[in-house]
Amino acid sequence: MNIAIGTTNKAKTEAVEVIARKYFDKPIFTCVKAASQVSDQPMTHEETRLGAINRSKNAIDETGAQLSFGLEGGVTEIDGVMYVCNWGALTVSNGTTYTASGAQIILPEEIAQEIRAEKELGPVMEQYTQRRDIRQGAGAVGIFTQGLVSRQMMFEHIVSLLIGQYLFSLTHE
Ligand SMILES: O=P(O)(O)OP(=O)(O)OP(=O)(O)OC[C@H]1O[C@@H](n2cnc3c(O)ncnc32)[C@H](O)[C@@H]1O
Ligand SMILES: [Mg+2]
Repeated sequence: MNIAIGTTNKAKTEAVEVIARKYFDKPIFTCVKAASQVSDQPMTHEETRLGAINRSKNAIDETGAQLSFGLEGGVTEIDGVMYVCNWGALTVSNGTTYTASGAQIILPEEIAQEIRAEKELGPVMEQYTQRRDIRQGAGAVGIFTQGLVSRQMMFEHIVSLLIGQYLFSLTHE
């Protein structure tokens, strides 16, 4: 099974590979920097979800794979409180696209103010933690849960939700 992943971010590619290996026979993964066609810092659920969908569609177009995954992180606000949010999309070569959202967690106000000032969460997290490449490791979710839930773990859950929908469709068409 040829599987495309619309990113080279390790937290995302590892999440897809760990979960997909459980459900597909000898999967072959191709990672491509698929365009999200949304801003580098998605600011709503709608924008984050669209970024995931676009990545999955662009990745399958670029690779000709049988399945492709798009995973996108963003932020959203409720009553003036900012959350990091996460969305995933799985596109099948027949054109069907499944979507699912993942964990959301509150961002400290000092982080939120930086994002409202149009900075990207990735670099803001590096500044806040004085650690490099948080985005490919613990992630904001990992930092603010004291390591209990890493960004990869969070994306593994989304990938399971996507593959589950695909497997359900195979038995209920
Ligand atoms: O290479 P890609 O796939 O683009 O990976 P990315 O880390 O840039 O991730 P996204 O584009 O999906 O996320 C949009 C922005 O939000 C940041 N972001 C989202 N969730 C994050 C998290 O948990 N920790 C750190 N940065 C995060 C990310 O670094 C980007 O600056
Ligand atoms: Mg990005």
